[in-house]
Amino acid sequence: MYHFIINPKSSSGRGIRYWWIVKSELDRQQISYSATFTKHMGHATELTEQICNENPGIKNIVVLGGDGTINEVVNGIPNFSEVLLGYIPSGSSNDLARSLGIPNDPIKALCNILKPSKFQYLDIGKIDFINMSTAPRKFACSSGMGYDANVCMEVQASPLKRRLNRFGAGKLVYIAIAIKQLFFTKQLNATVIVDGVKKDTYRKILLVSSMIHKYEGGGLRITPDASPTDGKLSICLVHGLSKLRTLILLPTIFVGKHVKFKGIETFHCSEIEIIADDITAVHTDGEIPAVCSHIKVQCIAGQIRMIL
Ligand SMILES: Nc1ncnc2c1ncn2[C@@H]1O[C@H](COP(=O)(O)OP(=O)(O)OP(=O)(O)O)[C@@H](O)[C@H]1O
Repeated sequence: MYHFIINPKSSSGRGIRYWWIVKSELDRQQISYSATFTKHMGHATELTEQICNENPGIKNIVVLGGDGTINEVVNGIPNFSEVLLGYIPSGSSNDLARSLGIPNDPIKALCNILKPSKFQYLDIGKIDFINMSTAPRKFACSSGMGYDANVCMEVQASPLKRRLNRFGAGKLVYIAIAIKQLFFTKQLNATVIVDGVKKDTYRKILLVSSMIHKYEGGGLRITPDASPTDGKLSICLVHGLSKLRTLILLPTIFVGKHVKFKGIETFHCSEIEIIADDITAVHTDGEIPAVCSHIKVQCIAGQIRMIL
């Protein structure tokens, strides 16, 4: 029995279109399944909790949606050892699918789930918002503080993205907002503590991304050497760069070459704490759970058992 959680609105309606394709194949193969549509933000978390509570033993949960829906599902799993997670990407960014090599074609993705070639235990991240009432949040792919989170926040609010997504051109909005936010994001000073030891106090931080996988923002290779099975976060810390220099370096992120330049540090760790001198947005898998100044991010090794 497969429990499908579907975000019909992912990528401006691609979710529902993909579901009809997947459903007809499931029916054709006479596969036993349940299917529930998400209706609002946070609903995928509630549905996951419900599926896990109502079905004893191992559950096959299949997510059809974008990275945001995967994030909500990961935050609803009470006991990872009882869940096998399948994924059919239908979002606009699909960074998790890109990193794992999950096909964009819904039928191919479904066939992989029905006849898995392998299962893999993947790390997840967990973020605590210090001195805030916001509950800790898990993430499957990426989290970030500063610039990347500001881009996510503005993209989410953009009605233009929803319209352009229908023509497969939502990425244009990302690029436009990414350039705009380079000039609007306030650079912060922050103390960074890595695995319990103070690394440094940095001036003019643009962003600190804590990554499980390589990609965020729809294919930006933020941490090219990230591995979801090494039990570590891959960090990208950008600091002390002028806006013009950052603009010039921005295209190099698409191929992961930005890491060679001064002012862009990448490293691995189990835990990172960032204490900034002002509040800024924080994202987890492209969604914004908080605007704050002090976070602690951890890697929890080998949590999700993913069908690949
Ligand atoms: N029925 C719904 N109507 C509106 N919003 C919804 C609905 N169901 C879920 N959502 C919200 O949509 C958000 C984004 O969805 P999702 O990440 O699946 O797609 P996306 O943003 O197009 O893809 P990506 O994250 O890969 O860019 C989720 O965080 C969720 O809260």
